[in-house]
Amino acid sequence: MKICVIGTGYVGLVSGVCYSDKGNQVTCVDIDEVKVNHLKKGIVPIYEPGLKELMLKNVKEGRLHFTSQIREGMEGAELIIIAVGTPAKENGEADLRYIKAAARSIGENLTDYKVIVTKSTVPVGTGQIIKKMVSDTAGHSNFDIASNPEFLREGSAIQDTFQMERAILGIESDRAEKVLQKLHEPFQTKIVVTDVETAEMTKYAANAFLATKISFINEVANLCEATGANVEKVAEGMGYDQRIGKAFLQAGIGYGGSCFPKDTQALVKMGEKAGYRLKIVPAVEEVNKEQRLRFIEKLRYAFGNEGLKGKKVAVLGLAFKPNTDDMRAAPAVDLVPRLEQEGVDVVCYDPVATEKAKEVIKNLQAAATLDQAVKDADAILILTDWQEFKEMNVKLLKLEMKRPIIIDGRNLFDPIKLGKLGYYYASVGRPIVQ
Ligand SMILES: NC(=O)C1=CN([C@@H]2O[C@H](COP(=O)(O)OP(=O)(O)OC[C@H]3O[C@@H](n4cnc5c(N)ncnc54)[C@H](O)[C@@H]3O)[C@@H](O)[C@H]2O)C=CC1
Ligand SMILES: O=C(O)[C@H]1O[C@H](OP(=O)(O)OP(=O)(O)OC[C@H]2O[C@@H](n3ccc(=O)[nH]c3=O)[C@H](O)[C@@H]2O)[C@H](O)[C@@H](O)[C@@H]1O
Repeated sequence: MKICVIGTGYVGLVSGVCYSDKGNQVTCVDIDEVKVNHLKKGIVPIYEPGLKELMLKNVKEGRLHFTSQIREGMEGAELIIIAVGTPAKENGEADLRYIKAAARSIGENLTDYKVIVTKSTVPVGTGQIIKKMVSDTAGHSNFDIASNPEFLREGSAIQDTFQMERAILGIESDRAEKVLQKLHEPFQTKIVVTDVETAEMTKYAANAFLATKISFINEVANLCEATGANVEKVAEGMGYDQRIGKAFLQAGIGYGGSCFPKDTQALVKMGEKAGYRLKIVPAVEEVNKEQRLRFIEKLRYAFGNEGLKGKKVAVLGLAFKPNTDDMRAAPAVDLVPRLEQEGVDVVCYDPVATEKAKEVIKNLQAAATLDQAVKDADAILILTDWQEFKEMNVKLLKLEMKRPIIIDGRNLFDPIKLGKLGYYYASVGRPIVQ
């Protein structure tokens, strides 16, 4: 099948690469010419394991193309996939300006029948907005709209696509369903066929539910800290119950990233607009915001009367999660400037996200290696669960530091072991050892 993908962010690029790998002819279109030129030269703008290799393979074998000209991408395509960004507006609502611009340019170039499917996460009703804009601009309705929300995770995007657990096909016609069924055939996944509005809602409900699981376990963790229980064991004990499940019960510094924070906000706004006030999701957001700030208090507590001013703190991890360089809504974006305001000398280290972090954190002091970051540090603050941090030799590390204090936002270590090594170790939902 010939496919045109609009937008080469995470979703557009990963989908384009994976669909081409399944034998389709794919052209990815982006208005960002610099990005397109880079992609044409084989330069991938994001860090995502396995993506570059797979992209180069499909380009070489002639199935994957890049262009900044939508007309070129749409020519002969049976399916158009909209995968542009839907960031949050100032008030939390989803900003549909890129969606609308894409719909307009599709309309301007629509000469023959196509299925126009939205993969971007969009509020219920957006499919109908797209339909109207395309037909108004094209002057005809020789097309079908559809919704096929994306569920990939950054850091494991390729695997998540090839082994997708389900596909939601929100359709309005048999013809569109046929095209989307054909697209998903090689993935051998569970298919849920529904209307466009239900498909749009399913994506927000899934993300909000996952965010709820995280905030729920973080609240339990905070209660564990106040009562002396251990959240890791609580989560394990809960997780064996298949109705609850083990996934997404890892207590930590709270969720970040390009989607949970913006999608929970957008869902609340969707409720307001529809005249239904959501109650759980705002609480999930509140817990998440507070969770980050607790780590400043944990540091303050570790230094007692001495206070934070003048202390050197090594922040380990900038990206919002491992195996990505995405800095969108990463805890570090909030915490590094706040610590600096308190007079802390903050030195950061991340295996891949430093360059992107410099774009969003002013005057970021970045070390080139983990060793450099922790040298003479009064404390370490762990924000991302990179493998490199899990494998740190804490015994040797202690010799490099000025003081053996670790505040761990990801529960990477066994408190008993760190206590025995002479550390002050405060993690999440587990007793402090010293
Ligand atoms: N990042 C992720 O892991 C996931 C994202 N999503 C959703 O997918 C959508 C896209 O997300 P990302 O890929 O992260 O977005 P992004 O913001 O990283 O990339 C969007 C791309 O679209 C391009 N673009 C904007 N307007 C355009 C137009 N009119 N024509 C052509 N290109 C245009 C931009 O230049 C940019 O390269 C969002 O709605 C997001 O919520 C869904 C699942 C996972
Ligand atoms: O809509 C999206 O963009 C995507 O959002 C998330 O994917 P992603 O944000 O890439 O990463 P996750 O693995 O879900 O992690 C999100 C955040 O939650 C945190 N998290 C995750 C799991 C957990 O148990 N505890 C926890 O704190 C992570 O550290 C991270 O900050 C969803 O998992 C994807 O299904 C969805 O497609």
